[in-house]
Amino acid sequence: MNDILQRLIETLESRKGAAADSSYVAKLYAKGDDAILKKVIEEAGEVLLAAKDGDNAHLVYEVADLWFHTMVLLAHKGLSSDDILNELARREGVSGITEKASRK
Ligand SMILES: N=c1c2ncn([C@@H]3O[C@H](COP(=O)(O)OP(=O)(O)OP(=O)(O)O)[C@@H](O)[C@H]3O)c2ncn1[C@@H]1O[C@H](COP(=O)(O)O)[C@@H](O)[C@H]1O
Repeated sequence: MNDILQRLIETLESRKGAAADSSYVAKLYAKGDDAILKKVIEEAGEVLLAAKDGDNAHLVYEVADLWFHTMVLLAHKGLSSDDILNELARREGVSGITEKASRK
């Protein structure tokens, strides 16, 4: 896996024992599922707006925010990007998935 993803996974794990007021991620963990999910939805909305304003640098910035918050959600649930990469790998060559996607 990409080094930055691996380092971020480790940082997200290390925040689990941290005091809520010591960092942004520790605060989100302390607030719980609903607060994390609210950030994911909020960032997804910002991705939508950025995709429509034609500024690709803005889009990259907002997708990074969305990606980061989904990683916080996964970590909070005891999962990580490894689980997503494994799922994507599993789909490679699975009959029906690409067929279904091409119908959209
Ligand atoms: N990659 C990120 C990252 N991307 C975005 N953000 C934060 O996500 C928030 C984005 O939400 P908004 O744009 O709505 O800004 P906001 O108004 O400050 O957010 P809210 O307080 O309203 O939730 C901002 O506070 C950003 O600082 C991040 N915060 C942390 N990281 C990584 O996580 C690591 C651990 O962070 P801490 O727990 O803060 O040490 C850091 O070293 C970074 O590598």
